[in-house]
Amino acid sequence: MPDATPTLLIATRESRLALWQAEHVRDLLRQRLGHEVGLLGMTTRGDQILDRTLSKVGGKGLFVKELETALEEGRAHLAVHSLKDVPMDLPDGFDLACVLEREDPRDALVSNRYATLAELPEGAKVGTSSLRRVVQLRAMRPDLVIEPVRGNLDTRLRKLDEGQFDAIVLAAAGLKRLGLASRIRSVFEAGEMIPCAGQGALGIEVRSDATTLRGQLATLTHRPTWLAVHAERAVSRALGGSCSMPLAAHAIWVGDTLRVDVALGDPEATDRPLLRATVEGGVADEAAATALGTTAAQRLRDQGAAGYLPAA
Ligand SMILES: NCc1[nH]cc(CCC(=O)O)c1CC(=O)O
Repeated sequence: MPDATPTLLIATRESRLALWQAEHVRDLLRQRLGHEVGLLGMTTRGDQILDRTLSKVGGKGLFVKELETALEEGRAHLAVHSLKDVPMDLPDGFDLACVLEREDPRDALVSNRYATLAELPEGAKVGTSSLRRVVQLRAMRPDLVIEPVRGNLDTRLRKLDEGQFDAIVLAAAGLKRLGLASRIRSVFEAGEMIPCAGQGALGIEVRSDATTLRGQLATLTHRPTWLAVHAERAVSRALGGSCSMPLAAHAIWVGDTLRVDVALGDPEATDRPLLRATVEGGVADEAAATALGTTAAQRLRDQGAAGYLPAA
């Protein structure tokens, strides 16, 4: 007898974090929408080159393309992503159907010897491959020696434990999701080390023509997170950005007002100041969120952002 409930398949990367996220969405779809759900694990180009300099091979969408192909070919129905790895503009035929309530968006300091950034001795070696973290760390502690650390979360922690670094900086959300919160020695306040657009949020992508599924997923969206990430992503879009740029954009609700903090640095030129701006406003819909993000980007342009960006 044919199965009456169609099984939904989730395309996911196979890192421990990606699988956690896909399983989390699978459980939600079962509980809240009553679906039968399975996972389709995949390797993306981003996973294959994790050991190399992602930002130098053009990071845009490296972790999502294969998943989109699976949707296109009907091998899966939805793809779950860390929103910060999702390009600002999805290819034609795909939509972000849902954004779940954000986990802690902040960055965390992980170290076996030092509890805070301030405690790190002069010239300490800090691992991060994010240009956004590099420029903000340098603004706070120009003496630190910042070096790349690649690989998935477990690999990075192993490199720290082997003594290759005095500390590393990672997203708190990923550590918490994997039950590694005890590794966090301190978190950076979001106004001090501004997170990347979409950090800590999960996005669900579907084919634009999957109208029924889109409607169902939309009911799972956490509206305050949805509006905040629209503002953040508008900042990146306005500056031609991806998560591989030295650009930070974080939106936070202060009562009924959305506050957007942004920063842009130049990782090559240490003599250039970190540019920062904050804008805030009432935001009732996506258009208003996008407009607020675009204004924040303009504040950076007013301070000379163009000189910091690679020539288009
Ligand atoms: N760029 C990699 C990446 N993509 C998503 C997360 C985990 C946290 C999140 O969902 O923002 C991480 C790890 C990190 O930046 O430390």
